Amino acid sequence: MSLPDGHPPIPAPDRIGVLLVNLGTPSAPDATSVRRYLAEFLSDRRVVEIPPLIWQPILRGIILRTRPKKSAHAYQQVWRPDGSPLAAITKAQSDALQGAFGAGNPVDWAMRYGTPSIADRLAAMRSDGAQRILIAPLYPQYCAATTATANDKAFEALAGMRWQPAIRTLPPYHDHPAYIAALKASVEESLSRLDFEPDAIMASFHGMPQRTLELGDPYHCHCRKTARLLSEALGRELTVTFQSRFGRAKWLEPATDATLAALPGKGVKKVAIVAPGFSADCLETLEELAIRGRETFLGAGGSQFAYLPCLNDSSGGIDMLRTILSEALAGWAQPA
Ligand SMILES: C=CC1=C(C)c2cc3[nH]c(cc4nc(cc5[nH]c(cc1n2)c(C)c5CCC(=O)O)C(CCC(=O)O)=C4C)c(C)c3C=C
Ligand SMILES: [Fe+2]
Ligand SMILES: [Fe+2]
Repeated sequence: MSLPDGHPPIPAPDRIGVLLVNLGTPSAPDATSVRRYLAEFLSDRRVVEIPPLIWQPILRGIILRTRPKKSAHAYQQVWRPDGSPLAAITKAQSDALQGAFGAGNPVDWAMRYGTPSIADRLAAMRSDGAQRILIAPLYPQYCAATTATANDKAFEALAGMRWQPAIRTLPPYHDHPAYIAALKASVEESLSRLDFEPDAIMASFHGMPQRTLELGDPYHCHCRKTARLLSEALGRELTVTFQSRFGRAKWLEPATDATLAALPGKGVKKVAIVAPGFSADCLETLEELAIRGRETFLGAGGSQFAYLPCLNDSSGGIDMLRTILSEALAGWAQPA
């Protein structure tokens, strides 16, 4: 049957899309690109909850004049031939999951800040015929500054669509048995490759302002629960810390850097550190933990330090994503 004159083409029916979303990263490791990225990121009111009239002059007048050069230097130390680790790994995860939810059902990836944007990738999926889309912010622990803002951005894009796809969002998976099992296997595999037995294993999560916990954000509880379950699965104690403090407010404690500096004085000379809250290695793990964390620990009298990688696109990490995404697609798509 042909369409009446002037009728727009009807998208091919019934595809089910999965859009992996991560935080975002500069397009290049130089101060100009980092400034553009930080301006967008740090203007998000879900991230910095200070009224814009007060915050924007501080951001534009101080932070964006000083931080981009320092951060660009940090990015240069971890940049890969295929770009920023966060973007390259998220793309690899998306590629590895292609076809996992049924032939013809697309898996794609987007970033909350910068490119590829959530709006672009959602529009592309929609015009390729996806009438049902799972938005999957890849944050195991729910946080308004990460999960909620990714979903906000997706719904902002939907607000401009006449014919919206049906939408689901991926719930937090901080206590999902498949996630804990994948972390356990990954940590054990990484530990088995070390040429030393660590005195302590640290689990470092990205920090948040303490105030967000008091306001009811479940992030802190989710991190603690992940750490407890992982510790039980490993059958050994984990030292839980929070990293990447930003600004002057009080952040969640104990801080990763202060803990690394204090442990050797308490007789802990060999340490392994894992970052279970990051689904992909990025600046915060590869530079802040693996480079600067090592310097801090060894400089304080530690003798051995190991950074254990994130799940990334390892086979265990991809199997875990396939499981939790399939569950979120229940009734929509059967696993391939
Ligand atoms: C995993 C969860 C994350 C939470 C929670 C989070 C909160 C948060 N972050 C900042 C400030 C910065 N974070 C930066 C980088 C960064 N943060 C996360 C994840 C979480 N952030 C990731 C994955 C990354 C890495 C990006 C990359 O390109 O590799 C940065 C930028 C780098 C820098 O200049 O140091 C800032 C700034 C705040 C303020 C915040 C919560 C309030
Ligand atoms: Fe961050
Ligand atoms: Fe950092």
